Amino acid sequence: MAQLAISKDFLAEFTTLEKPVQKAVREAISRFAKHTHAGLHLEKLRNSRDPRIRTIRIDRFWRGVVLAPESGDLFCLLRVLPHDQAIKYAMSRVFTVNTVLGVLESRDEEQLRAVGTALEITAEDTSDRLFSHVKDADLLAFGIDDKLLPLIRHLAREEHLDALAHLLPPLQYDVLVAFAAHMEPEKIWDELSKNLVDAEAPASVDVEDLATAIQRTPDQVALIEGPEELQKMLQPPFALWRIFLHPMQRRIAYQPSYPGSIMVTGGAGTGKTVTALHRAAHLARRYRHDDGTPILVTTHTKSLAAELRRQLDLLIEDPKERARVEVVHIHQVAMGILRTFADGWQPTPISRRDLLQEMSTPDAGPADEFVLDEWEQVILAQDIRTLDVYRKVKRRGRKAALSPELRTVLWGAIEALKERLRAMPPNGCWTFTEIPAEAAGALVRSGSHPYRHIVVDEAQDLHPAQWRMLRAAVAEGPDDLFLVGDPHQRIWQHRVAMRDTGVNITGGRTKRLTISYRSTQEILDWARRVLGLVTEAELEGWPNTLDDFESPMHGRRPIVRRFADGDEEFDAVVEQVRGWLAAGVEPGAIGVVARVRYRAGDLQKRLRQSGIATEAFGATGHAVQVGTMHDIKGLEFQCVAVVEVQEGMMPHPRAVVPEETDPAAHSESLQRERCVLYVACTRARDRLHVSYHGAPSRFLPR
Ligand SMILES: Nc1ncnc2c1ncn2[C@@H]1O[C@H](COP(=O)(O)OP(=O)(O)OP(=O)(O)O)[C@@H](O)[C@H]1O
Repeated sequence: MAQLAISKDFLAEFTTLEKPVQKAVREAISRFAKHTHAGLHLEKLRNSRDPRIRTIRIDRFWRGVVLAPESGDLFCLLRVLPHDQAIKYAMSRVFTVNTVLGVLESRDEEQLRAVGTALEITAEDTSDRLFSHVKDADLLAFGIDDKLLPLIRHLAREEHLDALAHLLPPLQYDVLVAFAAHMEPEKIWDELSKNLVDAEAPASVDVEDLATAIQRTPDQVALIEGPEELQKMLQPPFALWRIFLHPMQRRIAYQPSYPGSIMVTGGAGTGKTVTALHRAAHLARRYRHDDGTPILVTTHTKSLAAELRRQLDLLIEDPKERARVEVVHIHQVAMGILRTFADGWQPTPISRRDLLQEMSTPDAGPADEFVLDEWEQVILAQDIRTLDVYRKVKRRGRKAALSPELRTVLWGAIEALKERLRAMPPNGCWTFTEIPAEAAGALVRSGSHPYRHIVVDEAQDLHPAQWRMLRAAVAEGPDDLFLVGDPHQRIWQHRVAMRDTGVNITGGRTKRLTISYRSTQEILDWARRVLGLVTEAELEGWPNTLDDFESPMHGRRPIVRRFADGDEEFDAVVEQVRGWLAAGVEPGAIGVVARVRYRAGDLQKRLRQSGIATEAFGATGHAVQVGTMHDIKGLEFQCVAVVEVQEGMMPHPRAVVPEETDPAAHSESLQRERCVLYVACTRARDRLHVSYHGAPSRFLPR
């Protein structure tokens, strides 16, 4: 039985083809899949560098390129390209199995030869050699192909190695960079192992066994079960993330079992959500329990949960497996728990804004944001239930001392506020932070665990009461909680120290993703500077995801522009959006962001008046999308314009705790505002346009 494989490049190219060409590709594949044994329809090229390369005719203009070993029965679809490009690619490529790491590699032999000749000439002028300190045996022991040794021995300087960056197989290039930097062998192995599915190099490698090599290269090539599965993959919606996982993502998502909770962190766009979804799929597939206790996938907001649901529907095809997973946002989790474990009680929630309005009536007492913060971020966060405890407790995350007397006054004010809330018609109100606290209490009292496993996306945005609720909702044990998050993208919550979450992720229970799949390196470099320096103490036990995270994609540096006033700035945004549209960017791939809702509304109006169709984030996807920096979380766009990044707007005064109120809370709230801007900027894949009028925000890199 023939085996089929598909490369990421092939699928990526296929998705961009026009519909009739896609149809022709599907037909060609199905013709060829029916006759694979005879190798029918595959054309051999004379003098190709790799004798196993074939092409397949799609139509007069398009060709597929296939890797088809002489013996064995594996056929790997590599590319789909216009005729001449396909032939050029097919003639010049060589596919090999890395002799030590066992992964499938390819290189452009023709270009390597050309560059090699040039390097040889350069090397004649100098006796310096970049790798004179390394023996051949050591290079070979790290998987360097012996055929590449002559070329490598000619390299005199690091720039020469840089010139080979896109010509050498990536892992071999990484090894050479590490040797050039005089890295210790163990350190080199550590770096390499991040890119291996099995964490360690295989005991032996069969360089003829392409199928095994493909399994070790899941970010580039995937084995497909058969022609039907392949045809299904070639139907929209195409989602590369469903099929091609980075080895690290795969290793984390598909580890058969973890002894307890796991926290996966990574910078913006490193595939945390993708990894969480695959983990949920894995848990659903290997579900072996008779009682039907569901698996929960949850996140902070309703819109993010809806997106997770949509993606999980794509990933888990078997309806029986899909039915095992419940995807709801965290508030709905709390309401569900209360329905079941508090006699059907469904509290009416009240938003912070409504609460502040309610408090600002004349008889509300010391009704201000400080009281609310104290209630939510100290009392509910630390689960303080009596005045006695509150009078003595250390208020975590706060620096300014509060005397026991003042605490008594505050406690009284909060109790009075609670009473007023409970008296609100028709059945009283509860805050969004009280509700999970109630749910956690109900669970603890019942001793029940309504979920078998819990997967959490955007875990950094959970309040301690929500952490407690989730902790109580699943029995402690193997695969209880799988959490993904990034402390630098905390935009809703105050900082929560890892030790206060009740979740044990110590002792190797944190995993790190380090390759950004979304933004270019230029955007990441710039956005990282928005965050400024973050100290270990500020991270409170969360791993620092800013170290050691990069993108393989490159592009233009972000543009930062200053304007005299808001009108001029909005005009420039209109021009920028027009420019992107004229360059062929789809309207739905453009995002325009403001810090606050009313300015997002003004922007939307201005764009519309200029004849540009707009809509809110996450609507149909057919018009330019406009919204706030909080709304854009979880989305991504080819081009993003971030508007009004000026003092007075960013940081937004209402979001910042005054320094005199509490210096620790003040600096934390400022950092949260930095995160809000960082999140908005890292939604851009290729282009980022940032603008302001007046004084530039202190967060803008200089
Ligand atoms: N292995 C992969 N192959 C192809 N695309 C991928 C892969 N992993 C992630 N992506 C894509 O990269 C983008 C970012 O992924 P994802 O949203 O999972 O990252 P994230 O770490 O959760 O991001 P953030 O924290 O910034 O919200 C998405 O478009 C996703 O489809």
